[in-house]
Amino acid sequence: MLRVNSIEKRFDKQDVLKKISFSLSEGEVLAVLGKSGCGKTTLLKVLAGLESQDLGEISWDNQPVHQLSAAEREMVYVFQEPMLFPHLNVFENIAFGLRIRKYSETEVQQKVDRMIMELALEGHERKLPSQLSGGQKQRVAFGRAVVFSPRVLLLDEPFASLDPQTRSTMQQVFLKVARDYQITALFVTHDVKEALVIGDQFALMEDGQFTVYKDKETFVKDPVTGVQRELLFWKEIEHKSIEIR
Ligand SMILES: Nc1ncnc2c1ncn2[C@@H]1O[C@H](COP(=O)(O)OP(=O)(O)OP(=O)(O)O)[C@@H](O)[C@H]1O
Repeated sequence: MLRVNSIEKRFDKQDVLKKISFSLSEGEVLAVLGKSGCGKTTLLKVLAGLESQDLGEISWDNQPVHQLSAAEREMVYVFQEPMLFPHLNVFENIAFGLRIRKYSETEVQQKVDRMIMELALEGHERKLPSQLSGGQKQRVAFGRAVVFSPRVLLLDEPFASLDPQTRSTMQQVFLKVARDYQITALFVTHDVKEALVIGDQFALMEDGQFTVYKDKETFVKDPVTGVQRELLFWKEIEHKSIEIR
């Protein structure tokens, strides 16, 4: 289990993370809804070990991890824009984390082949990133992060730059892989519908503060999240388009 206890972070005179606490069980996905500038990226970077907190503790299965380096923590940050090695093909990009961890060639083949199948990337194994579409690149970035079974995946609006249809396909791909690989993840998004589709647990981040909801219903009904308002808006649009037809 991931436990985050009273994390605080200040840049200059700005309190960006204000006593953030939550826990996340193995195999669960916590969807974090937050507007631009609320501190989402800073939180993910602190968890990944790419940025240090000023105060607070992070532990995994009751062992503190906040003093470990990013590599030792095994909490992997997936960027909004897929960051692939341009000179490596799809297979080798996905294999990268396995090779640096010295997995045998047989294991690399098995694990990468399975991941390529899960992500429906068969036939693209030998392509370079420059030869892929945006959605395919994001699949490769995602596969590379998941293939060596990190403790926690930290996803920073991973589908924000995709068109709506590709985004919706990627959400389904994520759900399937999350189930098959028992992924534990923090999934940050500013998209209400995406949060509802992706999450097992739900949180709202606002101005450096973090609220975890006890269930989906409470998250939807809290006027502060704006979820119900947005869902009503979409329902009205749907009715109007039916009337027009
Ligand atoms: N290295 C830094 N130095 C100074 N201020 C920073 C630094 N990184 C972030 N901030 C500030 O902290 C606040 C939160 O930034 P952060 O990138 O975490 O926001 P965010 O919620 O991820 O926003 P977005 O969705 O727009 O990326 C912002 O006001 C930003 O200016």
